[in-house]
Amino acid sequence: MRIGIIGTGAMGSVYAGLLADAGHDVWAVDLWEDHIAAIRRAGLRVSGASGDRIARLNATTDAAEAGPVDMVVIATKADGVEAAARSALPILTPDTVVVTIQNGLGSADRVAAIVGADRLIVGVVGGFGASLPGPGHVHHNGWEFLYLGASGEAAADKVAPTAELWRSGGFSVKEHADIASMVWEKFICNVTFSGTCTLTGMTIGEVMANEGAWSVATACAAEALAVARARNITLPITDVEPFVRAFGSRIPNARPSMLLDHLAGRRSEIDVINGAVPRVAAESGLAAPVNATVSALVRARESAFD
Ligand SMILES: NC(=O)C1=CN([C@@H]2O[C@H](COP(=O)(O)OP(=O)(O)OC[C@H]3O[C@@H](n4cnc5c(N)ncnc54)[C@H](OP(=O)(O)O)[C@@H]3O)[C@@H](O)[C@H]2O)C=CC1
Ligand SMILES: CC(C)(CO)C(=O)C(=O)O
Repeated sequence: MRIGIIGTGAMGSVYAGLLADAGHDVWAVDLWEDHIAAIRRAGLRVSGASGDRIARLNATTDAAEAGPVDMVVIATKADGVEAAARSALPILTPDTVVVTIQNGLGSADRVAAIVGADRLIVGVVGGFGASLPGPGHVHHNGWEFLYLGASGEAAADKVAPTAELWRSGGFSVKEHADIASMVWEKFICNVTFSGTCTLTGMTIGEVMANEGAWSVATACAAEALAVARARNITLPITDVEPFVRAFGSRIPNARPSMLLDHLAGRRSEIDVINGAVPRVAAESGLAAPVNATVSALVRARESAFD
């Protein structure tokens, strides 16, 4: 299959490298010129949980260069999805499936408005802990799951073939019929760890082992779960603490991408993760003071980045 990955940062590079290694004709598209030049020159090194390999693939800073593709994957951060979706328009055919994979709330709606809900599959990934040690090299600590679900009824028949395509790259894929449940299950995990790890500088395991940090993290999670319940979102969670502890226990050494952004002096996805909780809570007449405080503090640190 011909595949365009728009945003080949940490996660997009894992997708691009493993799908290319499975024999697909993959185009990596990113704004980071040194990374693209390195992939063109020497291939993309993917190291970590999936092994250590050099994948050979095409790379460009201009999506249009890829030509028509069967699948586009939008793998930017949340604030980049609209520009990425617009840049993909020239390479879409009537049959192209678009998969958008971001943490937090709201990205899928913004992508659907540009490419159309009838071709859009929403993805949620967990347990990867991916980062870029340098241009042309991605490392990932795990590759636990990729959930896929149709953004609208019309895309429902595209989920199974898209899942098969990802499985060919070795990804562990689960097809979901209820995307609200799928997105919120991961959202609650991010809300638990993203803000707390970022403010403390701790790994996921260190937050779980620290009484004070864990009390803040689980209070963030409890607020998000209360909002999900108020919105009648079905979740496989009875007790929030054991649920988020089980998630964190699988990747204790990981630093959430929000913390990695802070360490690199980049603005994070705080507005769509902890910052989204008070916003959606208010729609249901609820308050989320712990997430409001955590996100205010994260934003305060980010104000020094400009
Ligand atoms: N890293 C991880 O382990 C995990 C990440 N996630 C989620 O996955 C998503 C992606 O995260 P991650 O891979 O870490 O992010 P990165 O910041 O590492 O990668 C995003 C890349 O997209 C590029 N980009 C932005 N806009 C465009 C555009 N219009 N066209 C082409 N490229 C563009 C960025 O370039 P530039 O930097 O120049 O803007 C950057 O290289 C996020 O929502 C994150 O929360 C989920 C699970 C785990
Ligand atoms: C919580 C974690 C580490 C799990 O994949 C993640 O989603 C992130 O890095 O943003």
